[in-house]
Amino acid sequence: MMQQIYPVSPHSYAYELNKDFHFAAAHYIPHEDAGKCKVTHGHTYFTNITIVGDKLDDTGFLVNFKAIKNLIHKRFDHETLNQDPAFSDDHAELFPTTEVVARTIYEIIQEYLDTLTNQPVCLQVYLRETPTSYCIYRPKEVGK
Ligand SMILES: Nc1nc2c(c(=O)[nH]1)N=C([C@H](O)[C@H](O)COP(=O)(O)OP(=O)(O)OP(=O)(O)O)CN2
Ligand SMILES: [Zn+2]
Repeated sequence: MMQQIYPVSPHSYAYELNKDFHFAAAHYIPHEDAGKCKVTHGHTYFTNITIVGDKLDDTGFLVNFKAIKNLIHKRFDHETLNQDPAFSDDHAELFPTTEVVARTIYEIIQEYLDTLTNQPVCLQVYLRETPTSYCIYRPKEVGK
């Protein structure tokens, strides 16, 4: 596993947790301008999730690392992203591009974090699609 520090916007939360994991998935980009990416192909996606907060839960966790990985890995690993209800071939905002997958991972994780009493917040999702291509999604209202 890579051991690396990723760029994170400055924030004033007391705790910052980062979780790295991989998942393998197929996708295609359903647009004529996508070139070879129109054809179904696969990636081993690498993800780094950054979660921040000021309070720990009863176990002394900001959030359980395992829960964060499971939310995404169980759903997307060895799947075709275009078939997941989070994505659609009908709207560019929902095509499974690196940008949209990163945003979707954020949405799934933040929805879970919103159920926790200590109210952690997902600050960013770093998603690497290939050795030379990655996207960082940061929700605009967080870290201000
Ligand atoms: N802004 C985006 N551009 C591209 C995306 C994307 O999701 N967002 N996706 C692709 C392709 O799906 C492909 O998976 C990645 O493309 P690319 O980085 O060009 O991959 P290569 O290995 O061919 O790149 P090298 O420059 O040869 O390393 C395309 N664009
Ligand atoms: Zn691709």
